[in-house]
Parts: sequence; C-alpha cells; structure tokens
Amino acid sequence: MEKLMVAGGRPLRGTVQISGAKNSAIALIPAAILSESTVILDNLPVLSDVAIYAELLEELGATVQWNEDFMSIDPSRLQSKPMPNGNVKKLRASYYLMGALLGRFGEATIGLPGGCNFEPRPIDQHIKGFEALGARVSTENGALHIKAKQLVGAKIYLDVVSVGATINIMLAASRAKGFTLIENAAKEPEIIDVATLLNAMGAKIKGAGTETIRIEGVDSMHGCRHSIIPDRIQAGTYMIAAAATHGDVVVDNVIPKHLEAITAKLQEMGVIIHEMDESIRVIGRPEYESVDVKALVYPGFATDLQSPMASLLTQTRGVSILSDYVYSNRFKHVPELLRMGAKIKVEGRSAVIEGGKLSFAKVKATDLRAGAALVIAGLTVSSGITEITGVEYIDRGYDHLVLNLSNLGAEVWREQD
Ligand SMILES: CC(=O)N[C@H]1[C@@H](OP(=O)(O)OP(=O)(O)OC[C@H]2O[C@@H](n3ccc(=O)[nH]c3=O)[C@H](O)[C@@H]2O)O[C@H](CO)[C@@H](O)[C@@H]1O
Ligand SMILES: C=C(OP(=O)(O)O)C(=O)O
Repeated sequence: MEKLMVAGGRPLRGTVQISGAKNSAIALIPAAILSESTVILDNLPVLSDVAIYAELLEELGATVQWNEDFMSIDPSRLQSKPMPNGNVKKLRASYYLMGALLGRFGEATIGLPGGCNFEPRPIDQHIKGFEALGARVSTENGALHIKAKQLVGAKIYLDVVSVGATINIMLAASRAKGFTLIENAAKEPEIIDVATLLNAMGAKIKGAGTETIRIEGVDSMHGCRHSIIPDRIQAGTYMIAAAATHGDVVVDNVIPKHLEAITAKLQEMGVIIHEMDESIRVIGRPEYESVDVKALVYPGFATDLQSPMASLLTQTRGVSILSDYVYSNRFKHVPELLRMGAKIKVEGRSAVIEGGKLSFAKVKATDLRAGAALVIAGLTVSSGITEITGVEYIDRGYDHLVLNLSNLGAEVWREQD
C-alpha cells in the first residue's frame, strides 16, 4: 500500500503550473468518439482517471496515443460493445460513455459509475434526458442498457442542476434529429469546454455556460484539435495550501475568472491576492479571520474545494461554518481531521470549525478532495510526519502533486508500507 508522507511547517513559496482540468478531460475524451475521424486533445492532465479513460476507449476499439503533451483518439473502428464491469466502475465519468455511444450508435450498455462515492450520487437526470430524446433505458445486471431507434431532439428541464446530466444530454443530443433545449442546465466552465470541442467537431450548440442550452442535431461529426481549459479545482487547492502555510505562491496557467469564488473567500479571511491575466499570486498572513462558506453550483464556491477549505478554516482565529449545498454529506474528511486535533462538528449539511493547531497523525483519504484536505492539513503541522493512505484517490485529480509541492519547498514524499 502506498502512503503520502507530509512533514509540514514550511511556507510554500514559488510558482506552480496548473494542468488541464480533470473534469473537462474526462468528458472531452468520450466526446471525441462522436466523431468518425481523429480528435487531438492538448493540455491533458496526467491523472489515473485520464489513463483509465484511454483504456476504456481502446477496449471499445479506438486507437489512442497519449504522451504528456497530447492525446490522439482515432474512433473510426470503435463499436458500441457492452461494458458492464471493469474500468467503467473505476471512475465516475464513465457515465459519459452512455451519452456518447448513444449519440454515435443509438445504443449503449454501461455499468453504473464508480469514482468518489462520498454519498449516493444518483444519475436519474441523465436517464430522464436520454428517455426524453427517445431512448429506452433498462437495468440489466447492474448495467444500464440504453437504446433508441432514432434519437429525436426534445425540451428537457433538469430537476437538479447537474454537470454530468447537462454534458451527457449535450453528447447524445448533438447527433439527435432536430432541436434540443436543455433548461436549468449547469453552468460550469467545463460544460463550455465540452461544447467548444463538440462545435469544433461539427455540432451546433449554443448557450453553454448559461442555464439554457440549445442544440441542433447533426448527422455526422469530424475530427479536430482542442486544448483543455486549466483545472480550477487544482488551482484552488494550491491557493488554499499557500494560504494555510502562510506562504507566497504564484498559481500559473489559470483563468482567474473561474476562481472568483475562492479568491473572494480567501480575501475575506485576510489573504492577499494579486490577479494577473493568467495567474494568481497568493500571499499568506500570520493570522486569518473565520468566515462562513457555502458550496454551491457554479459560479458559487465549488463543492470540490469544500474539503480543502475545511483544513484552511482550522487555521483561523474563530469559528467558521462551512456548508455544502451540492452534496449534503460530503464530510468524510472530518473524522480524519479530528484525528489531527481539529475541532469540527458536523451539523446537517454544515461543518462548524473552530480554529486551533493541528498535530501529525496517520490518516486515510476516502475520496479525492478529502485526500487534498489531509495534505493541506499535514502541511500546516510543524513537527512530526502526517501519513496519508488512500493515495489512489488523490491520483485521480492531482497532476504531479508531490513534484509540485516539493518545488514549492514542501517536504512531501511517497512511501510503500
Ligand atoms: C466528473 C465530474 O465532472 N465530476 C464533477 C461533477 O460531478 P457530477 O456531474 O456527478 O455532479 P452533479 O453536478 O451531477 O451533481 C450535483 C447534485 O445533483 C445531484 N444529482 C445529479 C445528477 C442526477 O441525475 N441526479 C441528482 O440528484 C447530485 O447527487 C448532487 O447533489 O460535478 C460535481 C458538482 O460540481 C463535482 O463535485 C464533480 O467533481
Ligand atoms: C468528486 C469528484 O470527482 P468525480 O465526480 O469524478 O468522482 C471531484 O473531482 O472532486
């Protein structure tokens, strides 16, 4: 078993380059199979989710080449084979194969997704969307079988604002006959990124990034080259880590607009922030004010930064309330932070966090962002070594984490148990 070892107490200093966004990459890779010719994706993050997605496409018959610079996907020989188990269970975003295969072949059999299961994560809105487009959806041995003689555009109102359902419906509707309207759509930047790729492949999508998306279905799509947007969650995590260690870090290759919610909250705490065109400098202070944070859909404070933020809020002078309005039970990091001496009480969808010093401990990451929270907590502890297991979760979403933190002056390394 691999462990991440963190000897904290050093302020992070220097510049960190942010890679492409995980949540874009793992939607863009399946989106590529709507084309009949090669799609090239630049600025891909080096993550286990990306590697697993490449394998998934190969299992379906695509030719995939990936190096640190780009991924080339030739889906011309790809087929819609049933994929009830195996790699589909290893990541959440395997659900995008449903929309992509349905759009290209009118049929998909895909096992229910895996990924970080910090609470039940239903996909009823994805299914509602496929059915509205004319597909029949049934469950066969733990996999969804989705089939349509002809996908036909429809008006779809999402009951819940869902990133995954919005993208999955865009994928299928791009190849449907006629016009689709998605109302109450999610507005995350990753949705704009997917629509940009699909349009470059020949789709006709308007309104991505707003709550109303209009899609005119097309008969065929073609290859193109596309560069993935920077990862706002990795960027936000380094911003939080810089503040938590009272450091001075330039977070480079970002879109500052995507980071407005975290930037504003750090400023409210007393952190000094300088925004530049494609980078943000975060300068820590010796003491921080407590603040209340509400995780919401974009452009609100990202739920994926809620756990890392919990670690920073243990470093304030007062009591903060951190609430999650996207996932009401996303608090698996709390028991582990308690092992490190944090004073946190979970009440309903909120964590009440009292500032105080943390101490080193052996802790376990049970999901990706809980893992990031524990790394940040470990970085604040000035004596002893924090040992974090569950590294495989962290590898789902943080590109070159140990190298990046080491370059910023942290003492962090991996060890085999
Ligand atoms: C691969 C990917 O992009 N993952 C992100 C995506 O997950 P994902 O797309 O799975 O999350 P959603 O936006 O769909 O979920 C938002 C909320 O809607 C609920 N819901 C969702 C779909 C559905 O059919 N029914 C339903 O009730 C969920 O339980 C949750 O409470 O957005 C989340 C919210 O920003 C992020 O935490 C994840 O990092
Ligand atoms: C929850 C996350 O990812 P996924 O939806 O892929 O599990 C995340 O990135 O924090």
